[in-house]
Amino acid sequence: MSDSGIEQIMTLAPVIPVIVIDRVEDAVPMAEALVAGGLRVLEVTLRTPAALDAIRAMKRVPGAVVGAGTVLNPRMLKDALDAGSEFIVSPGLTDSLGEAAVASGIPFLPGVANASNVMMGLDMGLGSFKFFPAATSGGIPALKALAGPFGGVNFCPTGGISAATAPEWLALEPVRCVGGSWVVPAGPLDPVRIEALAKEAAALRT
Ligand SMILES: O=C(O)C(=O)C[C@H](O)[C@H](O)COP(=O)(O)O
Repeated sequence: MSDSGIEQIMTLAPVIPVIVIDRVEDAVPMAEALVAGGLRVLEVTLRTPAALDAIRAMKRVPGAVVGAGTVLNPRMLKDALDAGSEFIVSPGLTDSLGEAAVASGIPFLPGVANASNVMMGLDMGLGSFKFFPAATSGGIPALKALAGPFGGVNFCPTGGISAATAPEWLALEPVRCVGGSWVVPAGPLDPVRIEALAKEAAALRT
């Protein structure tokens, strides 16, 4: 099973901030605040027009490992690669995206919500998955049940996780990290608040 480095990225911090960025000017101060707080792995969702330029800008911040999220198809994968993304995350897994991502060799964290999704990923040679949407796909009992038949698979649960609930997820054996948007609240950029939230999240490792 080849993981193309995603497993190592998943161990760099207990929480991957899921970032929705509207203003490219915010990218560097946002990334600096997250890294200063101890969260080095940054997922910039390709949901906004500013996202690709934000990835380019954030990569200049020392210590930051910057990836693209919400990668839905091979065209978005190409955009993410062209912007210099160091890993990619998708909410689900399709043949077209999976094949293109594996062929590119980039560390890839596809979303799975059930056993069939995991089996499809394993067939592609993948071994690390985002469990999404974690809270509403059965929560911790569902992930525990999924982990049974898939020994050795790593998970990053994401979706509906907060600072309060993250420790329960991080305590599970196959969970390397969790993803969440709570570290970068919507609204005007507040680097002091982001750094404080990042520090709190970075301390969650069990
Ligand atoms: O955009 C994507 O690719 C996604 O898969 C969705 C995000 O990971 C979740 O929206 C984060 O969930 P919250 O922490 O509950 O806000």
